[in-house]
Amino acid sequence: MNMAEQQPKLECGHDRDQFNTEEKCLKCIYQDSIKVYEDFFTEEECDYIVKLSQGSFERSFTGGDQKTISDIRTSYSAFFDGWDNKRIRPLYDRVAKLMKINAENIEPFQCVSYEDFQYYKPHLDAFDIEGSDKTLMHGGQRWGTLLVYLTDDYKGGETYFPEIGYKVKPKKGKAIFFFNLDDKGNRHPYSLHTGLPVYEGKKYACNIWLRENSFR
Ligand SMILES: O=C(O)CCC(=O)C(=O)O
Ligand SMILES: [Fe+2]
Repeated sequence: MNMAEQQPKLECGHDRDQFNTEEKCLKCIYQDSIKVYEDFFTEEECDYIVKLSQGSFERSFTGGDQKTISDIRTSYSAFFDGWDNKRIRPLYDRVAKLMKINAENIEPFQCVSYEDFQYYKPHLDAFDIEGSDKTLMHGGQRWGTLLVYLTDDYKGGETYFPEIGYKVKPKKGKAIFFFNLDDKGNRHPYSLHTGLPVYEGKKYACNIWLRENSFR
């Protein structure tokens, strides 16, 4: 009997021998750790965030300094704090409760919009420690990302994780959560993700980044 017969394939279809783990391959473990929360924000909450962000949108930045404009990211972004807004503050508290963290460790929400084939190419949300000293000094790493879809009346615009082959179809109010760091605190390669181009209509989503330390 050869090894392949002795060792049945893993449920996920991968070869057991290919990986060092007994149970599952690392990719599958990571895929399992992308959590999906339906109706995390209500329709009214989604609409309110979109309304509140109008007028603050500017071309999205990238890079450790978060000041670089490049064709990696052609979308528009609006940072809106809302910490003192009585309709927004409960959303920070909802995130904190779900993630079992202090609300102070959440970055100000960032609303992003895409239309006319705008996209965000594959990237990691955690900062490259090279050249991010200032950014990291204020709040530490972005260890986790919660992304909430605020609209769904457009075509394209899925969030795709190329390393694990996992695609999320946006739905208004739905949130996805994923870890950005591995056990050693390094940027996790499987957290690589992309906002695919929107080719009809306009997409709005809200980035909620979770920091190691207080951001306030
Ligand atoms: O729009 C998306 O689906 C992803 C957005 C994203 O990854 C980001 O803004 O960091
Ligand atoms: Fe991202």
